[in-house]
Amino acid sequence: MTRNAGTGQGEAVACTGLAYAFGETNAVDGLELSVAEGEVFGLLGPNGAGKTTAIRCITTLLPVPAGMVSVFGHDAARDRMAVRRLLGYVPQQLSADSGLTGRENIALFARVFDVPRRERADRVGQALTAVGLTDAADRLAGTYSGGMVRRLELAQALVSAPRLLILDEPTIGLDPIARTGVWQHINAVRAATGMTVLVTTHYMDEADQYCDRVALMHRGRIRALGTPDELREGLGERRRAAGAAATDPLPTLEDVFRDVAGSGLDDQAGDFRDVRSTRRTAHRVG
Ligand SMILES: Nc1ncnc2c1ncn2[C@@H]1O[C@H](COP(=O)(O)OP(=O)(O)OP(=O)(O)O)[C@@H](O)[C@H]1O
Repeated sequence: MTRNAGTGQGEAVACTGLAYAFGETNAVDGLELSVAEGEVFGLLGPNGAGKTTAIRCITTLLPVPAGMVSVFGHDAARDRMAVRRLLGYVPQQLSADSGLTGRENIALFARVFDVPRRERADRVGQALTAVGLTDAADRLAGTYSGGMVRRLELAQALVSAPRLLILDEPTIGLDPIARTGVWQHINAVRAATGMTVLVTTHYMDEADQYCDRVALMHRGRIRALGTPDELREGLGERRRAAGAAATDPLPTLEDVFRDVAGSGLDDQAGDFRDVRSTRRTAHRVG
């Protein structure tokens, strides 16, 4: 476990009044978000909360029709290339080519992200080492396990040495050992480089264990924000004020989110570990 909140000085990501609609659906609805340089920040929430849409605005893959997004002080609407140069992005969808080797996949990203030609081979080798894929580097990605594919995608995002790594559901559908492996590699790179990490996840236990701060997003907005301990203790206090026994166990993060989102959580999304997640991954690595 690594917890080094805000080891840098500045703000890595700032969203102010960010709004994005698909037709009548307000996917992101006045989002206020501030991620400190050097922290691991978890954006949590049920299916349809607006996490992916917000992430796509931050990565400049979607425009910013209302409000403002900045990444290390660069306006995502006006200075898209400056923002793109600073970040690595691991999307939910498959981004590795099964017909290329691991090394070739990473080399492709090195070219796309303009890593200088003379540095490419070294940087690809470093990225393979960082995710523990050196031995499998020259095998086709199509032969990799789900966990290896995810680590390959992580290496693709790391090859440009980003200051900000954005991961959309990095461990979805993986078994617990593979999930731990992905996080160990993320944390090792972060410890070595001071990179900021913004991650979306449905897994409350991961958010609790690996994130310095978490925000619960529901219906396009942040509904709760703090360290996992602060959020749990806050709900514990509210429950005690409402008559719960002091000896009651501390609430879980999932309790906090059910408390914040209320009944709408069940209506809209079922459980946090919605089956849809697993299906997406089956498609992704299949
Ligand atoms: N391309 C699209 N066209 C129309 N509606 C969309 C599109 N993408 C997302 N939406 C809608 O916008 C809302 C927010 O979706 P988004 O994918 O951002 O949520 P999310 O929190 O990332 O959910 P998930 O955990 O399922 O990925 C949802 O109501 C979704 O149906």
